[in-house]
Amino acid sequence: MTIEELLQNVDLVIECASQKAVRLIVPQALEAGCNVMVMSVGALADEELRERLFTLAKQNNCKLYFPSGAVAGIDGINSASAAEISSVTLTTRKPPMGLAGAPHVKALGIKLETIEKETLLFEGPASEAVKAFPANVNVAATISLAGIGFERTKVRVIADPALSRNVHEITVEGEFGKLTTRVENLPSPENPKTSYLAALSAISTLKKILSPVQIGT
Ligand SMILES: NC(=O)C1=CN([C@@H]2O[C@H](COP(=O)(O)OP(=O)(O)OC[C@H]3O[C@@H](n4cnc5c(N)ncnc54)[C@H](O)[C@@H]3O)[C@@H](O)[C@H]2O)C=CC1
Ligand SMILES: O=C([O-])CC(=O)C(=O)O
Repeated sequence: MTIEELLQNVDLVIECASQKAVRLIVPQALEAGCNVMVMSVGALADEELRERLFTLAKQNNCKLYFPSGAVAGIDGINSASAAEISSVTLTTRKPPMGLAGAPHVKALGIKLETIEKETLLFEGPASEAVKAFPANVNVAATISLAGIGFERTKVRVIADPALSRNVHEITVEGEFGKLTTRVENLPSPENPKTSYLAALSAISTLKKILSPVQIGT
């Protein structure tokens, strides 16, 4: 089938390809009346695209789903955002080769294979982090959407050769108090850049969509 034909025959489109694919497919899917689950959430750092997708979803009465992906704590951030949140920080640690191919690594000529100790590669707002590491910190975009946006959400990316897991730590402070989560993710069997939990979160979101019982925010 062509994409156009496909979109006439499905209820839900699951994007699990790339940020580029989000721009290409998601507007078209929403215009065709499909609900859409987005995994390459980093694409939504682009304000114009974000507004367009949210407007299209509303106009076409569709749902846009952003699973928690490779992190824990989106439920808490959702709840916290019903009141004032003062700060959100994500610290991502990965084995150096899990960051291979990232535009930031290429632009700075960072030699990942020679990193011998924990090294801070990036510190800045989520808006820049998702462009610098499009295949590594989509979670920063999900956190931004749930919390205080792409400019106020701070991100640190650390390469650590002592690690065999992808580690994401989130700290949130606000009127509710303080929240800290830390996940030590095993990489996906087929792709070390991606944590297994991210794939599981897509499955869990599918189950949540279908279930009459909704648990967690
Ligand atoms: N939200 C989150 O927490 C997480 C998001 N991700 C993101 O989810 C996406 C999928 O992750 P993986 O399965 O590990 O990636 P992957 O690289 O293993 O697989 C992506 C597949 O999509 C295909 N693809 C890419 N662009 C395409 C296009 N325009 N049209 C058709 N096919 C296309 C590729 O050829 C590849 O087969 C990635 O963008 C990744 O960065 C990954 C982990 C966590
Ligand atoms: O899977 C992970 O650990 C996180 C990831 O790649 C992403 O957010 O893009």
